[in-house]
Amino acid sequence: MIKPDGVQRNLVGEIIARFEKKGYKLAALKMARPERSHLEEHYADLSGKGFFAGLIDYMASGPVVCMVWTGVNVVLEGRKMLGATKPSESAMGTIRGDFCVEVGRNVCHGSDSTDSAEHEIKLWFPEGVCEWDACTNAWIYEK
Ligand SMILES: Nc1ncnc2c1ncn2[C@@H]1O[C@H](COP(=O)(O)OP(=O)(O)OP(=O)(O)O)[C@@H](O)[C@H]1O
Repeated sequence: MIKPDGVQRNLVGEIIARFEKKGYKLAALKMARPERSHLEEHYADLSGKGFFAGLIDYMASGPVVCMVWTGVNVVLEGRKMLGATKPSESAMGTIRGDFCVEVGRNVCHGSDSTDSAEHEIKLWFPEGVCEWDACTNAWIYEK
């Protein structure tokens, strides 16, 4: 997901391009202005944290761009592409390392496991995702 700061800072194309160029396949994409209750459900595991209210304010401050990307090891590798949660610890070359400064404005979210990806896909795309065959597959995967 591209968070409100990523949208406002015109990073949507840059972030999508990184995933496309890596070789992952886009399965769903939409811009959304979620209700606070939806964001509270998304971040339910952080509800006990002191920064929770600020996190929900931040996430509700503008539209987000939600995406589903598919590919071998996409959850693990996608998190590497995002970089560490705190931009001060994110390697240069990662999205957060290259484009942000503070943890509370870290421009993107990525599911941290396949289980949480499945849960989050249901939460953000109840209508389902798009099944399609990419003609580039044979150039990205051996078989
Ligand atoms: N100390 C903090 N102060 C302010 N915001 C924070 C802090 N820690 C985390 N956050 C915010 O909460 C989000 C979720 O934190 P979490 O620990 O789940 O990290 P993450 O899984 O890397 O992030 P995300 O779920 O956004 O991909 C962070 O991306 C960040 O926007």
